[in-house]
Amino acid sequence: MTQDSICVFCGSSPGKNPAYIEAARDLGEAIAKNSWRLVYGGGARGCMSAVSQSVLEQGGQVLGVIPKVMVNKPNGHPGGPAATKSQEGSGPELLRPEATSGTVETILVSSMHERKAKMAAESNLGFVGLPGGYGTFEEVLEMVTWVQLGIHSKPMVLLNINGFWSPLKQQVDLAFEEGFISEAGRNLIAFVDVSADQVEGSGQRVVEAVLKMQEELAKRGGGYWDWSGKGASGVKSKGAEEEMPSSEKVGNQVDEVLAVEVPDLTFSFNPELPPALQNCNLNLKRGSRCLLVGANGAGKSTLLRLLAGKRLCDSKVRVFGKDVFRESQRGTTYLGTEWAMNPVVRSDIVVSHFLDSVGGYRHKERRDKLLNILDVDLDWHMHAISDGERRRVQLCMGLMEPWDLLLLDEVTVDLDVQVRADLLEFLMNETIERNATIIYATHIFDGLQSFPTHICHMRLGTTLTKDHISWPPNEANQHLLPSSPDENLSPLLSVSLAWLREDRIVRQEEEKKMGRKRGAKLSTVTTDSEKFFSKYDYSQTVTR
Ligand SMILES: Nc1ncnc2c1ncn2[C@@H]1O[C@H](COP(=O)(O)OP(=O)(O)OP(=O)(O)O)[C@@H](O)[C@H]1O
Repeated sequence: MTQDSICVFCGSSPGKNPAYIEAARDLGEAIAKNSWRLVYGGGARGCMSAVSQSVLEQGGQVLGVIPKVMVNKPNGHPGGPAATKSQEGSGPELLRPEATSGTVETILVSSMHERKAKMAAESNLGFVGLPGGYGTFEEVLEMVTWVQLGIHSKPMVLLNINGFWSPLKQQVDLAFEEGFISEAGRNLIAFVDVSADQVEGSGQRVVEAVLKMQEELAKRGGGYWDWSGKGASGVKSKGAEEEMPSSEKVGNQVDEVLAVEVPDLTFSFNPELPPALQNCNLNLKRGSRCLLVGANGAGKSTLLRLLAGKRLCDSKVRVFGKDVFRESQRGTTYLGTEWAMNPVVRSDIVVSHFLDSVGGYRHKERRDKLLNILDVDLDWHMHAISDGERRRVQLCMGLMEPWDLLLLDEVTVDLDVQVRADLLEFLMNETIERNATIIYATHIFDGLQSFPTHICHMRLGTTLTKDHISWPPNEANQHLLPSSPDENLSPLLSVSLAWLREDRIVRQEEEKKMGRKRGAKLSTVTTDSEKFFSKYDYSQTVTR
């Protein structure tokens, strides 16, 4: 789901002046009223929670991006399976998404660098800085540096409450006077001056400053360097703007840009573990419907999550020509099973409010079509429906905004057969009518025979062919499929079953080389745990 998004950098402490929290709340209100999504550092205290809680109370959408190490004990932060809170900062404010009608999504990242890159990528509108400490200073200045370098062209607006940011303003002026910052560079930060006793309405002034600065930056025409990778040296030549192709020319080239490009991707969750993905290749044109086929643990979900930009990976992976992690992926929708685990979607929210809170009112026609296909009752309460019904709401929510790339990870598994068939028909039409692209990982092949245009076989973290296989198979790739199909099964199920049988044999051989074996272990030695549990076998006292 994509929505216009603004990133707010601020302290995870409340600060000494109550005006800081008040201003953060006023800004949150303005963000939600403008139907913008808030992207923030994911903290559950101080100014961070004030701005996010305020967006949520207005029924808005919040995305928190937080390094794993900062997510810990239960109480407040929505990052973990149970609510968890951030270790940083202190103060009385706690994030309580369950008490609001808004929605929170949290992305866990490995490092502060990843956090910053992700926050930047998710925020198409720009950045706002509220008072904060070193972390806030660093984030504000790096995002401004990126404008100067030409990495992005997004506004930075600082809410200057009681002169908090005035020393920075003076520093910028001094650097300009001393010849370190150019005249144009001097204007890369907009300051909105507010006195502590007149905070009300300052959020809307910030919103207006962001919009104004966007217009100014659009006239400015980029930064020092060309980061597109197209220029040989990367240095922007004089008059580079004039050399840029016109939008009509770009329009003609659109079909040449692949929807998905995965060249030799290798990825590890942890440097000490073997890679979860190794030498994966996948190239898909717009309009493709690609089925990922592979056993449990083959790497399908990992690949989909990387394509959704949920984890930092090799920067050669592209979706519509863009770096999946560092550049905003507007138009990509990822639907995975983990959504249903989020406590917010199991709280007492009425479905109609829930859908409107993520922009349902903006896509009324599509929303209504999906409500009919998925047979959803707008009066359902999210905490009082079945898993399959909750899944239908998720699908309606995820699909109502038009997407260019849809990444589906097993989310049709709990739908009844009729709803699943109608949904698949809807998805097929979307790819035909709108030239949209789908990658679908599933273990259920029933009714899928005519769905894919391509299939991709994954085994032990790798794709088995350099390129996907067209489906139904053509002469050129027939030899890549198992040779003796089972006539009793549909061709797709027959191919998949043969692949999975082969995969198991290969996997067993690989595991044998490493001295590992699944299934029952034959051993004559009694382990310590066996001895212990035979003495204290509580199952004997438990009523089953
Ligand atoms: N968070 C994680 N940390 C470490 N390893 C992981 C993590 N998540 C997955 N893996 C490993 O990565 C490999 C690929 O997992 P992945 O979830 O992508 O498989 P999959 O093909 O989607 O499986 P399934 O069909 O069961 O959903 C597995 O070996 C798994 O153990």
